[in-house]
Amino acid sequence: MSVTTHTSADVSSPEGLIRLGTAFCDAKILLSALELDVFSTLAAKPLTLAELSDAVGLHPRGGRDFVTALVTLGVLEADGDRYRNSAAADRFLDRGKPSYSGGFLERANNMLYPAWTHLTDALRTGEPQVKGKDGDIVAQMADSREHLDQFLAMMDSLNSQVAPKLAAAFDWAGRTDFVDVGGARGNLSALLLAEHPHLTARVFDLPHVAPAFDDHMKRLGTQDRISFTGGDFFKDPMPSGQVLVMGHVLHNWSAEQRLGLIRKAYEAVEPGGALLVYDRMVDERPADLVNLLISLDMLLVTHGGSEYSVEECRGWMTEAGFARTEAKVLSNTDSLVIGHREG
Ligand SMILES: C[S@@+](CC[C@H](N)C(=O)[O-])C[C@H]1O[C@@H](n2cnc3c(N)ncnc32)[C@H](O)[C@@H]1O
Repeated sequence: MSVTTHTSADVSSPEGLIRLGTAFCDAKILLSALELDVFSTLAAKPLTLAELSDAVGLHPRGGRDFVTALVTLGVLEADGDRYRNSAAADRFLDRGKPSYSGGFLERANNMLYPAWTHLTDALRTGEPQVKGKDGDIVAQMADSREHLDQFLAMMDSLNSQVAPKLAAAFDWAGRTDFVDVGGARGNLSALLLAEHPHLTARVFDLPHVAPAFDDHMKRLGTQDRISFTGGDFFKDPMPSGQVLVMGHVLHNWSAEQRLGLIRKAYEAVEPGGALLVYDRMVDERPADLVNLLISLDMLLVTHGGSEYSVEECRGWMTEAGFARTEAKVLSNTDSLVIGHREG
């Protein structure tokens, strides 16, 4: 596999190499700003350094450097002696807005950042580096409503970007329904229905996700059009439908488990129907590095999960019985593989 270099760092000089090797400082400045609620605070109104420090609790020792670094990184802007969010930070990093996309970054701060400090150990051993329950995403989600909501918000920040592409990449016109396997609180399903109002949807996920699904559907006003079936896709049959969607699910599991899930999905897809799998597949697009990093996230935080290639996914579908497969690029990060079942 050839991999495109995809970094803005100049790696041809000692300075460039040092810059690349300390890029974690940039990341941590952004993650701390989110943790300190800098963006939600400045969304209300621009503030001076003293006002902002007061509002979010910055010690004078680091405050000026921190805020100036946020300006240099392009997420804050200075206007006289006041600071305000950049347009993108205001739209995507203010918790008060429906367009908030910081869920994944919150998780990066709480779980991934500490796990990445043990990358060398993971590379030597192949073992995840978050211990006990912390390394078990499903157990963590079942742990408390707060954890569940945090995970669901993180997933929604990613699936919201996929949904419009998925709505356009498949011929939904000739279908009446779909099942979203591992569909969480139904966010992607609701966005697909907004684009294709003739469809009905059913979300299949673990039973403890049901209350969060109900609340989210009420919030979106889609409670009459999307139903929820609780179950375990390793133990229970999947609900059948014309189309099954499985997104950001397979990368959590080993290759053997993925094939098992695709076989199960094949049984649930009605004849003439299709299975749609989207994930951050690793292939030769320029954004490959992003997906390779996510694949290493999987090494660090799951038991056996990793990103996989489009060709591997097509192979599993063929092995499971799908008569024809096709692949599409959804975005810089996500690919779609479609398995068509014979009519
Ligand atoms: C990474 S999330 C993906 C959510 C959503 N499809 C998306 O694209 O954002 C994986 C989902 O699979 C669900 N899941 C995990 N194990 C499951 C199981 N054994 N049976 C059913 N659902 C499961 C989780 O609860 C979670 O909602």
